[in-house]
Amino acid sequence: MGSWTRLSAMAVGGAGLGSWETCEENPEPEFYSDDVIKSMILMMYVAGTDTTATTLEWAISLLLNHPDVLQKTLRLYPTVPFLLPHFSTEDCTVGGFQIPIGTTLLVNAWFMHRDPKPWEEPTRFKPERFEATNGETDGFKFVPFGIGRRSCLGAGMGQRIISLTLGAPIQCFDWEKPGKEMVDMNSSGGFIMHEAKPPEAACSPRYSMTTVLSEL
Ligand code: HEM
Repeated sequence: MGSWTRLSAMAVGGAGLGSWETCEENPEPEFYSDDVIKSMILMMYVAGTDTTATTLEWAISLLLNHPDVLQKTLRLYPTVPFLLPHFSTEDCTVGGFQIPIGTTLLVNAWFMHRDPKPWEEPTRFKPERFEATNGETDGFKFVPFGIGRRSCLGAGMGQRIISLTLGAPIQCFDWEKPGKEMVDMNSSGGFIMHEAKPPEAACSPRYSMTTVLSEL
């Protein structure tokens, strides 16, 4: 495979900022104008907040529909379904296809995660699938954070935020759907895949946690 560069930071900053490797490519301080610094900070916020919050939203909905299970969200609902656009900086071959220089390539992670060839019963919510892999990428079939040198640099942080943010409310409260209907799991279109209708939930403090909660 040839070398790739990222388009998104250029779109964000409008300053021709390629991405994080810019620091190595441009060690001169003059390169770091206010626009370049602002676009780098903005990129961290854009990449790090909506992705994590949206994954949490999907996980909470799955928990409400399946109170006994807690995983699988990133396979069924990858929040960046086409990853980020990649751009070929030289002629190369991807999966047997000849890609000319200057081509924009999108990776359909949503489809890969529901492809019946590598996944048995792809749409079934079966968290035990990941027991053997310890939640890792399992080759190239599970790529919610992309893969390789341009994959998500906040993957570890994102997963820790999700575990912590989900863990505390689950430990302290009992959760249930307000009615009998299943939570609507339809998604909106868009670069970040949100839920079409945000979930509603009712919670009450667990008896064993009332002392802890009353001291907060
Ligand atoms: C659940 C949360 C998150 C998800 C699902 C997610 C997903 C992704 C995906 C799919 C990509 C593109 C990979 C590719 O195209 O190959 C990406 C890139 C990136 N992510 Fe995340 N992300 C998350 C959290 C975060 C956090 C917390 C940060 C920073 C604190 C972050 C920073 C970045 C950056 C800077 C890039 C661009 C990397 C590059 O261009 O080399 N992400 N993320």
